[in-house]
Amino acid sequence: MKIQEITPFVLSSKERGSATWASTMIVVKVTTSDGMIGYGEAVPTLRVKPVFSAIQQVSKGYLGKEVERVERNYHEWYKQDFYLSRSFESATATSAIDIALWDLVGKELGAPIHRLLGGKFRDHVPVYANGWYKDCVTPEDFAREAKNVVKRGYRAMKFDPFGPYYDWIDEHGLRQAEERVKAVREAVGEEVEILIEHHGRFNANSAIEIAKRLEKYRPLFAEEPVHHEDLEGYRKYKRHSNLRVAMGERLVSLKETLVYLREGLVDILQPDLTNIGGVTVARKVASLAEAFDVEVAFHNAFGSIQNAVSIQLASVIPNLLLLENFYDWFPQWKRDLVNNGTPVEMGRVKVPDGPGIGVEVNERILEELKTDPVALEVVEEPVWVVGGTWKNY
Ligand SMILES: O=C(O)C(=O)C[C@H](O)[C@H](O)CO
Ligand SMILES: [Mg+2]
Repeated sequence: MKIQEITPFVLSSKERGSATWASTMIVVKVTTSDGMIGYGEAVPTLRVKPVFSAIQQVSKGYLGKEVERVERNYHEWYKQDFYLSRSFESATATSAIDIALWDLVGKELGAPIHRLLGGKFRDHVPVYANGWYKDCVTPEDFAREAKNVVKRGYRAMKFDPFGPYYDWIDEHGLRQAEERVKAVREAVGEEVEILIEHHGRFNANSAIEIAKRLEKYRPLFAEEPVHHEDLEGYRKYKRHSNLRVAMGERLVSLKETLVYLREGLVDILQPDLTNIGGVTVARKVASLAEAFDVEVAFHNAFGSIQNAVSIQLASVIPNLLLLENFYDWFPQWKRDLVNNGTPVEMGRVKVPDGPGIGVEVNERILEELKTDPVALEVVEEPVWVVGGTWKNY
């Protein structure tokens, strides 16, 4: 089959997500010469307009190519796009098209992606909750919502307890963060995993101080304790902290990933299929992590197509730790966008056996929700924050 048409869609609705970044989806629809349709998803955040136009440009490198030559198509674009490894927009556009091609190959062969990759290692994928702490500020807020997460059957949850602190955190900020983490630990008990999100925003000295304060609450990992590209900061943090490091959501290639693995800077790798290079590269990255005895917890923070394809790959790799999940905190329209959805039961998701990404996109809702790509306003609370958690500082 040939790639005949590649169409980007920006989806949003009145019902917003738990954060600005979570209130939009960028969907890629690939139509073949045989009339088959495959779907992928790209990263929105503050880049809706540039990603939309990147998809239009990257598509020129894929039109007319054989759908089934997925890896070759990726490398053909890599050859064309001089800056792919330096351009997040190009990386996410390429990733979204790659996911749609895997969806198409699965549909053509009547097989889910997990079968194309050698079969399920697990029938259910364990997940952790994110997005659950919107508008939480006091320790009591966090404890109350954490209890609700456990009531839904989750056995692991992630949250960012640091409010508007950035780069440097003082004693007041440390104490506030500790009170929130303590309240969550006391609310959920000793056997539920708590994961501390730093959103890659502290210098190493502050991140080390945070680790010393939070260690007694036994977090499963410290996510992005320092800035993504701060290799010296990661080296220093690993020398002085006892917490496991999770990172990887901003990686855009296999080679970039090797740097963190080779130096032992990461304990749990969190590649994101919608920017690391789709299924094609995420699979390689997971195998590379396996060689370094590093577990994988795919970053999965955007929409229901990313969620579906991440579940497919998470079901296949032996070194999966957990899959991030916003499903129960999606705006309803994201769940409605895919038929036969992927509900979370008792902290895990049953792996779909439908062809390709395993779920069907509801074309009517796709058409209803599509909107023009616009430049987002920049406000005090950045797009990457779970909404309402920077109040009252
Ligand atoms: O889900 C996570 O781990 C995040 O860090 C969410 C980020 O804020 C989001 O991906 C920013 O685009
Ligand atoms: Mg994160």
